[in-house]
Amino acid sequence: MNALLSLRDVWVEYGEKVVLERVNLDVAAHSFVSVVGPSGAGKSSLLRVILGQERPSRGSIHLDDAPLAPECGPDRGVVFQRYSVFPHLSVLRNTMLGLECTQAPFSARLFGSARKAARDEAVAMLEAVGLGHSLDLYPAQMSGGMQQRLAIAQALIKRPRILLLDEPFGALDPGIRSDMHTLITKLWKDYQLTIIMVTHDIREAFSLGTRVLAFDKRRHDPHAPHRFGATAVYDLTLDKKTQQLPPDNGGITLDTIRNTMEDVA
Ligand SMILES: Nc1ncnc2c1ncn2[C@@H]1O[C@H](COP(=O)(O)OP(=O)(O)OP(=O)(O)O)[C@@H](O)[C@H]1O
Repeated sequence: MNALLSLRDVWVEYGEKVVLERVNLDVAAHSFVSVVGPSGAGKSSLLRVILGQERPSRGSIHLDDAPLAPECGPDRGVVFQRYSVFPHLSVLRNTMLGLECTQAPFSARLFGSARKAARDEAVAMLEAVGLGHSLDLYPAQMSGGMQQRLAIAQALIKRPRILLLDEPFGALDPGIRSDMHTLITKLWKDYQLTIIMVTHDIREAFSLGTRVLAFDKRRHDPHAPHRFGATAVYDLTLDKKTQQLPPDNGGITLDTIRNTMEDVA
């Protein structure tokens, strides 16, 4: 595989607590990787080290064959479940800010033709996420679904090489969630995105992803639960044409993951 992102023998440890161990992963460009696993399995920790918010305790991460820059840059975009947008800025200003920070890192202000170009680009991106008529609204005036559309626009305006989604639709009602699934699938295709999405919803993982990774511990020490970390225990590439969706499920346990992976494989 010609990997866009490669993790080699990555470990994440907090003091004596091992959260992730021996994670080896190659992510191809334009893939949509869903990451599932029980609560506490280290899914968000995985996203944090890819994002550059934290450094792995061991191992290496390469993006486009170059070691990952230690700080989070415009090559990686992220959308969290909540609170990604700036409440004191309008929809348009929230979106333009990404371009202003990249093009004018000290002042975060653009002037003249550069400002007009940034405004036009932000308007086009907001139209792409369905917020073309909401440019002057503030986040408090918007629904949760609209705020997540804005968070996606904010992340995509910087044209990231890789887009990380941490439970992005987890707080939304089912109808809105389904609209967001349609939107993210369209954006993924239109912008040729590479996406890694953490989700607790196994159906969402399978319906959106081209590949599903399940994280869990391979080994347990009942006397010292912190001693071993999680890694990718299942790694399934999906054939979108023949794909069967798993039934709706409640919370994710290793059994639901195992059964689903075995049924769908
Ligand atoms: N800064 C930290 N210091 C110590 N322990 C941490 C720190 N950050 C995370 N952890 C621990 O690492 C483990 C994995 O956390 P993480 O949030 O990555 O799991 P998760 O799979 O995303 O969980 P969830 O599905 O509940 O969101 C948890 O036990 C958590 O308490």
